[in-house]
Amino acid sequence: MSEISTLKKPLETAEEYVQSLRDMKTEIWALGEKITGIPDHPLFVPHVNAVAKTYEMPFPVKSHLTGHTINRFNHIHQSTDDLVAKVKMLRALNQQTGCCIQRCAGMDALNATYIVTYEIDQKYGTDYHERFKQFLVYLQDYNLVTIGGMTDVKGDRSKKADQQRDPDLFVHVVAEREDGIVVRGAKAHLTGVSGAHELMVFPTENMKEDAKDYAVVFSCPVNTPGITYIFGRQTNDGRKLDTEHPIDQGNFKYACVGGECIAVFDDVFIPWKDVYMYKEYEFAGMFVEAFATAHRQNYGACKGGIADVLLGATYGICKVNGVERVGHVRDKMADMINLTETLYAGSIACSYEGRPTPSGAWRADTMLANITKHNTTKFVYEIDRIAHDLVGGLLATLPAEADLRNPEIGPLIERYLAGNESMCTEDKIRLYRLVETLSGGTAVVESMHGAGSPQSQRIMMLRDAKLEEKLKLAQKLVDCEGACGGQ
Ligand SMILES: Cc1cc2nc3c(=O)[nH]c(=O)nc-3n(C[C@H](O)[C@H](O)[C@H](O)COP(=O)(O)OP(=O)(O)OC[C@H]3O[C@@H](n4cnc5c(N)ncnc54)[C@H](O)[C@@H]3O)c2cc1C
Repeated sequence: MSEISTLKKPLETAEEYVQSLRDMKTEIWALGEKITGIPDHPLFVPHVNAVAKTYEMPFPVKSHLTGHTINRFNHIHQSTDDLVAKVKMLRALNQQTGCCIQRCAGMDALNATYIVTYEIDQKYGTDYHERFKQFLVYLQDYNLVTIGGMTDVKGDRSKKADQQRDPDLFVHVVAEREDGIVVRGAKAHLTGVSGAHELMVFPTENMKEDAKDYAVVFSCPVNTPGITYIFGRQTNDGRKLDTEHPIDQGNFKYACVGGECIAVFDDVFIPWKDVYMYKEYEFAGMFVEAFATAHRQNYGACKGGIADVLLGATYGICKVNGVERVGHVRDKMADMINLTETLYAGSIACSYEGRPTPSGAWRADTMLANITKHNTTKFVYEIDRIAHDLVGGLLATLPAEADLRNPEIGPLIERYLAGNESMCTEDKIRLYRLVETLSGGTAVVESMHGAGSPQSQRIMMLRDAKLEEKLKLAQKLVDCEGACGGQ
């Protein structure tokens, strides 16, 4: 596999991790500028901090390939215990950061690639699986961060990859060389570029033979020449640039969501050693399903962790406002708990119902993983709605930190926005801003579309629900077959 030239030794600490990003010099366009020095730029520092948490608070596990102790984000699940440990890790990390941890799409892409390369090799006698294992061991031993690029920009959604007006709206191979392939196109919504070393790219939909040039899976260092990253605007991201007034950002240490980019591939060369599927179009659908199942498994845990923080902040505001013991407030907090724990129960359940694949890697139960993600598209909105109800209108009308710091009007804010003695005004304001960022625009949309829109889960639910078998169950109970003679 292609090694990152600036990386001289395995990363052990969060400081070494951040330095490794500095050394890579990845560039990202944001707010009309090409930004270098990503890990030290205020737009990206909080996102990098969130990933750095996975180095400060590692969840070690033994690699099944080498026996070395590795970070669980680079692990291939070997049992239901591993699947359960995965979601417990996500909840714990999201509780600590209140932010998308940005490594799960990469972890899920690694597991999906492991599963599918094994199957392709079985059919075609190719060596994708061995190739991929070399890459995996490199990631594991150097303790690197990988992100996952699945979602193409897609253009006209009613058309498949090879039917688009512009052939580059899905990433595809435009040239084959002796030493590798050349890819072109664009991926959307790519989480975690600012904190990543490596990128896995894979198809977004199942494919037929005509689309075989789009059936490609590969890895590359994020700073590979020819890739242009364009950062998405987030709700209130201008506040990140006001570094003297961090409170206004809400979650100023760790940001909100992962920080997403469009990644444009302008004839990017990928050596064969980094290619794990090429033209085996009939495996694109298997890849999508393996990745989607693994990714949907996560949502009750990661969003559960964030909901824990939101509940805590909401409770704190209710306390300082003196309403935390009021009946309807307790009822609504109980609803927040119920929704959060139901989400988490889904992640736990699909993990315990996981099964081994022919590759030896374990994957979560597809139906329950889809249910988990589908619940997330609704429950997070409801949890946020209750939080907005309980904290009151100050959530929308709170003055800026600059006003709080102003010697003339600051004391007015201190006095007139004070609650009871359980908290000072400034701390109350900090919690309000946290609620704002955890439950505001960008963060909520991730619950809807991250890991696929709700319809994509409904399609899988209906496919796997075995409706005809369920009809038979019903008919058997009421003797339908006997009564009609099967006609
Ligand atoms: C915060 C965030 C982080 C993300 N991170 C990543 C990431 O790291 N990596 C990654 O690969 N992706 C990532 N995604 C992308 C995510 O998987 C997609 O947003 C999701 O799959 C929906 O795709 P879309 O945004 O193109 O919306 P669309 O597909 O355009 O969906 C919009 C609506 O159109 C409907 N629709 C679309 N196509 C059809 C069709 N053919 N027939 C009928 N209805 C259709 C959908 O069901 C939906 O209701 C992220 C998204 C968000 C919001």
